[in-house]
Amino acid sequence: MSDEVLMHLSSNSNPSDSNLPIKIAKLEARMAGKATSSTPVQSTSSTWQSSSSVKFGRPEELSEPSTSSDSDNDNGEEFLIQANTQKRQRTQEDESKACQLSEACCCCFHIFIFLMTGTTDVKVKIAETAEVRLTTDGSSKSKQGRGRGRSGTGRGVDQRTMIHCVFLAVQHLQSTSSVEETPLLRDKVASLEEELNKSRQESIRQQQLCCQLEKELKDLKEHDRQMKMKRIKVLSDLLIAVSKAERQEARIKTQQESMRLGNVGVIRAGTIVSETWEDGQALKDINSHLRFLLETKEAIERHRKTLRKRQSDKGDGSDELVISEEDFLIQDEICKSRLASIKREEESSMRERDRYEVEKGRLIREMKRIRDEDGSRFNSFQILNNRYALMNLLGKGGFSEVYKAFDLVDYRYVACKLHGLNPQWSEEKKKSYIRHATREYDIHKTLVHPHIVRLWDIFEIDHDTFCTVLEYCNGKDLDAVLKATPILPEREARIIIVQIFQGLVYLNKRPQKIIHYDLKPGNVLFDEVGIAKLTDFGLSKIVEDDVGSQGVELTSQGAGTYWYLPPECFECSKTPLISSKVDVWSAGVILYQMLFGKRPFGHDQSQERILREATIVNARKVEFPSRPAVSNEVKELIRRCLTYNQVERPDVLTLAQDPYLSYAKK
Ligand SMILES: Nc1ncnc2c1ncn2[C@@H]1O[C@H](COP(=O)(O)OP(=O)(O)OP(=O)(O)O)[C@@H](O)[C@H]1O
Repeated sequence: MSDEVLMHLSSNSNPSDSNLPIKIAKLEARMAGKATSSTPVQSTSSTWQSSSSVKFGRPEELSEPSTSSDSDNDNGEEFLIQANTQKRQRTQEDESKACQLSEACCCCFHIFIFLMTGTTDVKVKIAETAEVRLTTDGSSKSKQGRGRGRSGTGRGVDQRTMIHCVFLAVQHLQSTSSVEETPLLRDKVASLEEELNKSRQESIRQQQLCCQLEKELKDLKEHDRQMKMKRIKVLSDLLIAVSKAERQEARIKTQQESMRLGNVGVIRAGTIVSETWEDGQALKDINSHLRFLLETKEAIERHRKTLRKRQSDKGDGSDELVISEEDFLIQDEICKSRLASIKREEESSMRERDRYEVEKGRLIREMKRIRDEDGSRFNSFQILNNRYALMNLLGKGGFSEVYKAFDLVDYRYVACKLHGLNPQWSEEKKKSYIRHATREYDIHKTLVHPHIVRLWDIFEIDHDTFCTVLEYCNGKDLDAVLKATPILPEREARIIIVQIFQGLVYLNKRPQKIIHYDLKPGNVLFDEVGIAKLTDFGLSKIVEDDVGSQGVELTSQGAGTYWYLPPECFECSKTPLISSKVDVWSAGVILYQMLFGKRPFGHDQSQERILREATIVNARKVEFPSRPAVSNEVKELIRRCLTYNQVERPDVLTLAQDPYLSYAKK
């Protein structure tokens, strides 16, 4: 089939051809015996358009076209119109068929070219041809579509049209392929088949390779898993060995220390058994030496008295033991010198005894720790959550045990805080505890700052126990530091309070400010290089934005450690409103304690007595001891922190501006 033919068919079949009505009109006129020249195109068109409203005669009359040429005859005209209309319908049907055929041919041609050349724009043409057909013949397709209950202009028609075109094209190809085309096509098919075979083989090869790789991957994963298990085993064995050695060393040391410093003894009084402390040899020795010095001192004082008496009696001559003035002076000087020497010895022994007392305190804490460790259900080096290898107990709090542990995933030491719910507790109490701990976790997990202990993880161990995983702080806590050395040099105290305030500033610059509420030396930890970090957010309060400067309601009144809490926390008449100024007061107490070795208010009082005697409620003014001498700047800072009236006391951000807390060069 030539292009020309196709073009011809295509152009003839185009229903949008504007000359078509004229051609039809001419044809109709000729058939009706009318001169084409005398019939305006427009009038023919309007007659055709109004044909539906025309009254028709009998059907047999309709089939008999009139031969009359009289254009003025109405009946004849009616028949003429009917005949023309029927003809036009037939012509339209013919045109439509021609159109379809033309499109099919067009499609066939494009598909044929595509098959022969593989040119993609021809493929596009096929699609376009189908598309044109769809749009030009849209109404009839639409009707067909509706007849089948589907949208006539949808994709389905498009595809159906395409398939139809391809079908026609193939039919056409089958019918029109010339003898010369067949070998060409056969070659093409053969080469395509060859390619297909090759592709199939390649696909099989790739599949085999894929299987092989999958197997290798599986083996590698298994190997990796085994290696990981081995690594964990080796690592945990090592950790256990180290922990065991540390435990043994700690127990041996404690035994030796307790010989020197003392031990816990048991006293029975009837059926009541109580524990008491018995000093060790070193303390006994130092105490007896101090007693000896005291006795010596008293003896010397007695001797001096006698000398004075003998010297004063010399006038009456009654006593033979009267001494001369010079002898008296010499003897007295000997006594004074001896007393001074005893005093020095006494002071040194007292210092030594204080040191022993500190060591004794440490020993008692260590003994308690060992006892807690021995009694703990987590003391057998368990691996928690397949990740945290427990080592030794660091300490025990009110409701928790803190273990040093090793994180087998991130390869670092951590502190695992095991929160145990007492099985005897009521469900209500358990719920309250979990709520409290969850709150602490929710607050703490968002805090990322060098002066705040990080909270890494939380997980449940069993129904009554869960664990929080904290950054491990290798150093002591400030409480232990102050027990070992109750007074710190001002320089050391300053750098600690600066770090505490840096942590507090961070808590107060967040979108949701946080009041720590439980700042005390035990909640300031040190890492191995001595960086101070705040911990324990169990009593913390979140300050919502809308509370403004008034503060938040203190709903947990009674909690906390009273030495470190400001007067507003003891307000009884109404629910106190608190703010970050609570932490400012606590920081002031800590700073005072570091400098003077005691707390400014109620140092020797128990918690219960502080409450009963309203010690803090009456803590209106802070007094400074004369020794050790400290700078006026630090005294002023403490005064500001311990401002009695909450309204007048500066908040964290204001106080952090104090020049004493800045190391920037002026
Ligand atoms: N992140 C940590 N790194 C190292 N030691 C820690 C860490 N957290 C706590 N400890 C130590 O574990 C011990 C117990 O801590 P915990 O917070 O349970 O006790 P507490 O604060 O004395 O008690 P409570 O929480 O009931 O007030 C303390 O000696 C503390 O120094």
